[in-house]
Amino acid sequence: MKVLITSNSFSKFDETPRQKMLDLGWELIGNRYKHIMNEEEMMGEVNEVDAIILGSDTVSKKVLDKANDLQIISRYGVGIDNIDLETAKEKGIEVTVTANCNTEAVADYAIGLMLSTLRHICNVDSNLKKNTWKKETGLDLCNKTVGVFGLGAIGREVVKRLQGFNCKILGYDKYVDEDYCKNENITIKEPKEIFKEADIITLHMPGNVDGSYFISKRELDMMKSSMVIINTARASLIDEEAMICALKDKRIYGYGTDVFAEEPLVNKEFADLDNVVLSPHNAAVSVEAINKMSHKAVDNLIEYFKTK
Ligand SMILES: NC(=O)c1ccc[n+]([C@@H]2O[C@H](COP(=O)([O-])OP(=O)(O)OC[C@H]3O[C@@H](n4cnc5c(N)ncnc54)[C@H](O)[C@@H]3O)[C@@H](O)[C@H]2O)c1
Ligand SMILES: O=C(O)[C@H](O)COP(=O)(O)O
Repeated sequence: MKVLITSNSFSKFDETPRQKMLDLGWELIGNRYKHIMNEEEMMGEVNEVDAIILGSDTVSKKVLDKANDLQIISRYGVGIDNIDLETAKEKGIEVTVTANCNTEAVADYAIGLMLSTLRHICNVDSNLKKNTWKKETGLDLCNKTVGVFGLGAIGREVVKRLQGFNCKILGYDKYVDEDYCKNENITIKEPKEIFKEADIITLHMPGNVDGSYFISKRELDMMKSSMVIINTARASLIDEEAMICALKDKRIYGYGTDVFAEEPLVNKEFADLDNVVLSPHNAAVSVEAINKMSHKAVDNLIEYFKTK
């Protein structure tokens, strides 16, 4: 068994997951590149590989066509928009995720980005580090109306936290669980209504893979000028160019984001804006989440090969 590990944080704080595979006699090959691999690099690594423990690197059709021995992709994380699922299915390649392992880490982080964006915490911090004592007035989170898009694992943890801030929750999910929403006092609404009514929007649904945007200029134009948008989901949900225009024109109040259209690159125009908080796809990487994801990614492989 040959396993390609592309994620750099896998087994970083706990050797057990890596050791479990070594004890089984599996050969482990790592990401020599120490960055998100491009298609060519992935194509060069997947030959004779039986399994991949996959980070954010893209597994395209071309990559899968080179991976003749590949049986399973164990995604170290939950987003699978970086995998050509159709081709994987055609080739009978199993895809698993580390469900519920980074849920709390990302929910905490979404609230952190929300507070930082509303209260300009990153701006005042960087000013003070340059010896500039400058107060910046912001907006409260408590008592606000928050639109939560995607009421799955992370969305639900975010809802729990927002309830502690006495927020009114408007919710949207493509496969909505009405009982859950009723129990949690979440008002289910169509996206358009939420765009108009909410003070804050936070995204917790999968990324779009068809090139369409969930939020583009049309949606941004519907929002209050005091709107704060938080994105710890995927950049493909938002038209970045339209977002930058809206932020420049102060059409909305702020944007806190962990995700970008061309990771690891960041659109340079963001850097000139003081109403954004930028984070390098960092929401999932708490020590606790890394440990849970590392164990689960390996257990998913072991479970799969047990049945073979
Ligand atoms: N920034 C990060 O590091 C980070 C970490 C983990 C997850 N994520 C992103 O967050 C997303 C959510 O993660 P999760 O663990 O909560 O996943 P999940 O599968 O538990 O929840 C996703 C929810 O979105 C809903 N949904 C699916 N398609 C939708 C659509 N078109 N419109 C509205 N809702 C839709 C589903 O019904 C589900 O309830 C992931 O897909 C991933 O892209 C990012
Ligand atoms: O989908 C996820 O779980 C997160 O985006 C974290 O994974 P990544 O940083 O490896 O993309």
